[in-house]
Amino acid sequence: MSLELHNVGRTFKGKTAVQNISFSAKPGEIIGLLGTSGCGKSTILRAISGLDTDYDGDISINGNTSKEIHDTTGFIFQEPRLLPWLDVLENVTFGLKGKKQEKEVLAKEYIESVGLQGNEHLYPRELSGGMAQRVAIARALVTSPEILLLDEPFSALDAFTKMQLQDLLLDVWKTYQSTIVLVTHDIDEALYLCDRVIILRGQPGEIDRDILIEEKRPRARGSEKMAALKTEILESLDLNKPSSITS
Ligand SMILES: Nc1ncnc2c1ncn2[C@@H]1O[C@H](COP(=O)(O)OP(=O)(O)OP(=O)(O)O)[C@@H](O)[C@H]1O
Repeated sequence: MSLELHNVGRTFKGKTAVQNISFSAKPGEIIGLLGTSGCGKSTILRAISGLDTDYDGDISINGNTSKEIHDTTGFIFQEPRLLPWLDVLENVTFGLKGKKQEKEVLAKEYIESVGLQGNEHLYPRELSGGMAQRVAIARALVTSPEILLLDEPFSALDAFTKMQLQDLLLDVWKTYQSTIVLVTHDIDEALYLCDRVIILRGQPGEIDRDILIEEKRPRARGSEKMAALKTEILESLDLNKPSSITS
């Protein structure tokens, strides 16, 4: 499903948070939004999802520019936001319409696709952070969203679990072919996962650069090419300077 933002801006109580945001995503493309804290990344995701409709400009999802919650989008947050009184299966079926048995068959397919088969009847308190985030991914995917919006989905996880879930995301993306917009602070993550990385800067946040990552997947983490792109991104964020702190 295609996505297009044209001159999107958002002002909160007279203060502009983001402005002049224009970019498009082709069906199945993975777009990264990268930028320092407060430049408006989450604000843009909320506008795309329709959770926030008070933005300026146009957002078109497959040609539809209406400002409403889009059921063609799925959202994954930094924390899993599972319902503690429901088990894994019930968390994934929650919000689905239809007969109980059909919902459960569908949910089990997605629970399996995130590697949690056999854990359907565990409660959120019985899950590790990585398992809980896998449930959140299954819950977002079960509605077959054509656009998946991820807001720093792996930033609360340890380094190993983070890498596992990045690979899992690529696996499910290959299977379900959603268009993905990923907000992240992690340059390595953006370079590993994305087809394009959009760099936002300033307050109000604006697009500074739109970098195409042409490297074929699977990508080698930390390859020379990736290191060169990382340096380029750090420089464009003014973060590649020697520290001025002396010992
Ligand atoms: N509901 C709101 N009411 C008022 N101001 C808001 C609201 N939501 C966001 N803002 C402001 O908009 C700006 C951008 O916030 P946003 O959360 O989108 O940034 P971000 O780039 O996602 O930040 P971070 O990387 O720290 O999560 C900030 O100055 C923030 O204070």
